[in-house]
Amino acid sequence: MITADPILSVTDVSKEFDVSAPWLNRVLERKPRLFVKAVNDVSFSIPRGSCFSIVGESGCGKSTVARLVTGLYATTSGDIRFGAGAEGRPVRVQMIFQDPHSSLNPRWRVGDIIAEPIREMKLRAGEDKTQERVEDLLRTVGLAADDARKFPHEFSGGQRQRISIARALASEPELLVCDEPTSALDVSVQAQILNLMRQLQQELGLTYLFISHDLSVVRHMSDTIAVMYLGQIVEMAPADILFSAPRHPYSQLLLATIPDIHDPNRARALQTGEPPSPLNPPPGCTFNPRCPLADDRCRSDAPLLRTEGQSSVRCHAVEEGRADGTPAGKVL
Ligand SMILES: Nc1ncnc2c1ncn2[C@@H]1O[C@H](COP(=O)(O)OP(=O)(O)OP(=O)(O)O)[C@@H](O)[C@H]1O
Repeated sequence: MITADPILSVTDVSKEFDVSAPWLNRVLERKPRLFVKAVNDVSFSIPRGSCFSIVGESGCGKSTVARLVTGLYATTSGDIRFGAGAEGRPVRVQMIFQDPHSSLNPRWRVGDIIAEPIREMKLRAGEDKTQERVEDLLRTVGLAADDARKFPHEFSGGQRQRISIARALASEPELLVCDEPTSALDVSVQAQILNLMRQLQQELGLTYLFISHDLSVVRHMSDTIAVMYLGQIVEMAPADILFSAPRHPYSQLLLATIPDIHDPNRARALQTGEPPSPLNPPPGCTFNPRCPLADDRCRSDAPLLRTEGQSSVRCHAVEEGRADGTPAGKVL
């Protein structure tokens, strides 16, 4: 059940990485220090029990947001707060990664991989109870209790992702941060894992922060979708609204590049233009070099994220009423 109380509130969060050359080279070659603004003033909140997804091309800052939320990175500025109220309260957060092969210790039996957080957090009293819990978790993710004795290499990619999910669930999280959890899998296996994740969300009342470069993956998972471009959220809306009436030209481009089984050439024809480098973003709206609606204002002034009804959009053309009705096929 989705409740109004947010499990996570991210406010004006930015993250810069120092990508300067080593100090001595900089001095000798008179090079300035260089910073990449991977995440630029991002704000969103996730109601408990819902799925919030972030989509965008490689390099837009999605994974950095996931790592900031899980505490793997510290923010450069802004605030990340768990739970409701001014103080917030501890929320158990777990992360599921893209590649289950590298996130599971190959030398450990699956039972020990899943039992580790249970033992570490002393969530069950006694080894018998821990084993029982491991077997329950394996069954919960669609594997057999006997699988506890096997090693990760004895499983397929999809099964390994099920093991990662069981391991993540072992510490009884409330919020699961899923960074491209199905991107390494075949399309049919992808659908099975997404179905499992949806089912688990309902049964266990989980909240998801779901990261993907592929809008079609998040379509049936998400309550709300944020589209990111070069470190910023450019559109944020309930999933059904984003799919039926995307407003930002970049959201329209992403939607148009979802492969169409009736017209397989369409996606390829539209996939022109590369995102600019976050090391040297263009002035004005960062999407302007790829945008068919860009005018002089877009090339000089950065647009703000403006909220209207249930959606927020960062675009001068939308604000000025120049974007409405732009057919997705016209974008690049
Ligand atoms: N540890 C780091 N040090 C320096 N730059 C980084 C670091 N992590 C990310 N970046 C840079 O920050 C930007 C955003 O990267 P991020 O990995 O968050 O994007 P992404 O949308 O998740 O892409 P991908 O799907 O390829 O991981 C990129 O330009 C990337 O090169």
